[in-house]
Amino acid sequence: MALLTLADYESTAGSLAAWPPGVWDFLTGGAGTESTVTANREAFARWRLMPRVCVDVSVVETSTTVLGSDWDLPVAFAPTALHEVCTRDAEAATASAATALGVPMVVSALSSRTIEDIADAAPEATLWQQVYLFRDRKVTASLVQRASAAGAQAIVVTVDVPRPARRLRDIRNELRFPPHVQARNLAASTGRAPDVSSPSAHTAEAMDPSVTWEDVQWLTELSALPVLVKGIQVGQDAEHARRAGAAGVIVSNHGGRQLDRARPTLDALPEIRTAVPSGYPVLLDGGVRTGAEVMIALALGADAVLVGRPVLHGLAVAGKHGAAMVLGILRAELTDAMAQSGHPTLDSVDRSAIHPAPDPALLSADTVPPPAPRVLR
Ligand SMILES: Cc1cc2nc3c(=O)[nH]c(=O)nc-3n(C[C@H](O)[C@H](O)[C@H](O)COP(=O)(O)O)c2cc1C
Ligand SMILES: CCCCCCC(=O)C(=O)O
Repeated sequence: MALLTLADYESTAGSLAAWPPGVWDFLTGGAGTESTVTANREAFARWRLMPRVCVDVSVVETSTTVLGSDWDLPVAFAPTALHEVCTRDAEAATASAATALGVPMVVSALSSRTIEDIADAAPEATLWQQVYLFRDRKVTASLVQRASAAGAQAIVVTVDVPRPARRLRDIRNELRFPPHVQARNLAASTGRAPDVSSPSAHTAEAMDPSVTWEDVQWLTELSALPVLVKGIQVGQDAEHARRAGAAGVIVSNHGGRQLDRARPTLDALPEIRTAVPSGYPVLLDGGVRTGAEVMIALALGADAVLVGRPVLHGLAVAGKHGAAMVLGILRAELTDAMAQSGHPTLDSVDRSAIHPAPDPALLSADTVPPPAPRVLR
């Protein structure tokens, strides 16, 4: 079967026989009932595009500029841990794919390769380094310093992991990663290989539940690199991040993997966009799976989006080629959606480009109001 959509890649990746026990569930799953994983996707279904016609779309330009750097698409690779579980070349493969598509890759603090090895493998890649405010701040500072030396162009600090989430699939599966899967990037900053065989145990040990905006401010002053705060879900927190010195925010609920019942990121986006000054970078992740959905996120105020799980599906199906194909599909879909809706460039994609879809609940037969009772005279 031809793989034409990100959903095709997901189903093909899910049917691979090579997954170690529990690992597919780890990639796919979320916290608690996984209501937020589902809600992130459903939020996109509540919007429709408003096509304009008789606009010259003979040339469609998907490029954009974020934090002063040019991207070929308004899409980046979200930070996701341990790409070694998907493909032998791990993050070296991902960085090659990002380079081929002209988009940035956010390297996880828990990547299976060091930032130095990733930069060596893909010298043209635009790399951002994701960090946590670990209990041991020296580890955070070391990751920032090494990323800067390796040529990373920004730091992303993830602030939505105060403690391990209740990921029921992982608990039921008693998830343990195989021993060859290692968080080498982190190990290079701690000086010893952290035990990541149990994600939950590692998170409890390493993450600091006492993080406040003062710690974020400390991070923004640590290096000359711009810092984006990932995990922002309400407008006031976006403003806190900006005041702490962040160069931008990423609207994210960690792909529904931390707080079950958190609202979908797309629903949070307009509030966050209006809480910060115009021109302040606002990125979004969570559930983006088609080019039309990239447009919807941009219309609601995002400067760009990030994709998480689909990149892992591409890596698992066909290594670096698979990750590049996933992004290539998003590029083809976005180009088509822009052309079909009369938007030759991304500048014109604003709130007028979309329309709320009718609420399916209001259309269902059960909810059609009964006729008014006849008045008997
Ligand atoms: C397997 C997996 C590992 C992840 N690891 C990290 C991580 O190391 N750091 C981080 O900030 N976010 C991590 N995330 C969250 C992603 O960066 C992103 O917020 C989320 O995947 C976006 O949703 P999507 O998968 O629906 O695109 C991870 C997500 C998944 C699925
Ligand atoms: C300790 C290795 C697993 C990291 C878990 C990362 C993850 O699942 C997430 O951030 O989500």
